[in-house]
Amino acid sequence: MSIKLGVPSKGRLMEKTFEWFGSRGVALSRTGSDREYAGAVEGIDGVSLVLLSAGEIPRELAAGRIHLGVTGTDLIREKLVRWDQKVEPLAELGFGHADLILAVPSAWVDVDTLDDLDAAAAAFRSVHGMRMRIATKYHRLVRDYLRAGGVADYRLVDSQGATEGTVANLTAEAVADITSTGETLRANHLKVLTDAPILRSQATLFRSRVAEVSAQEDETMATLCRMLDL
Ligand SMILES: Nc1ncnc2c1ncn2[C@@H]1O[C@H](COP(=O)(O)OP(=O)(O)OP(=O)(O)O)[C@@H](O)[C@H]1O
Ligand SMILES: O=P(O)(O)OC[C@H]1O[C@H](OP(=O)(O)OP(=O)(O)O)[C@H](O)[C@@H]1O
Repeated sequence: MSIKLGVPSKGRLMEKTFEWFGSRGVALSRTGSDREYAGAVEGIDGVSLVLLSAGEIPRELAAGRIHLGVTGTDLIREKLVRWDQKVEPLAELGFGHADLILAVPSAWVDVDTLDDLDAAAAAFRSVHGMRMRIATKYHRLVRDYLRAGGVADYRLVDSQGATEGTVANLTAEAVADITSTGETLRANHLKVLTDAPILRSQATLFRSRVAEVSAQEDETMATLCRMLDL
């Protein structure tokens, strides 16, 4: 059997992950046609590549179906309850930086901080007779953050993509989403609250704490960790 390494199957996250491993002597590649999700590992024996959606890597690590996985810290913390009991971060990879933030319409001139948002939420409820809606796919992280910040008068609306568009579409009053350049927020006339972000995320290599490892796999893992300077 081999050590299973889960890596994002497409886009910049996949390319940068391949570069990161490649520069350490572990060559990862996709094999077959452009659309076939098969991969190869060269430079070390006993490691197999599993190409997965970045969003599924946390669950695969927590189920022990892969031994190692690269994904964003945001996805690990959102998708795994008590994440630190299930996975161990081995290395921050220095790319895929993004902040999980709360943003409101730029036209809300009185709202710049979480305290302002709390006041606006209470006012919104008394004027509109319903709770202010915050669109996000990060339900757990946003709830925990707002609870800690003392904001209670809101309702989360699920948005799995194009979240910044929900305000113009009148399905939410505010959003909580990942941003890196801030361009998507600006283009959608939204501004970030000035408080610290909900989470600063980057691509990280995680080890499953639950995946079973044979003696031979344990040796392979040690060799791999040496090659990766871990
Ligand atoms: N604009 C961005 N800049 C940098 N990193 C980003 C950006 N948007 C998302 N990310 C990061 O990339 C990772 C993957 O995000 P995403 O949610 O798009 O993956 P996914 O759910 O696997 O996508 P898909 O379902 O399309 O395969 C996350 O950790 C996220 O923080
Ligand atoms: O700050 P920026 O550099 O503008 O990047 C932020 C955008 O990138 C991500 O979206 P993605 O492209 O992954 O699509 P999604 O909306 O489907 O999640 C994120 O959800 C933001 O929408």
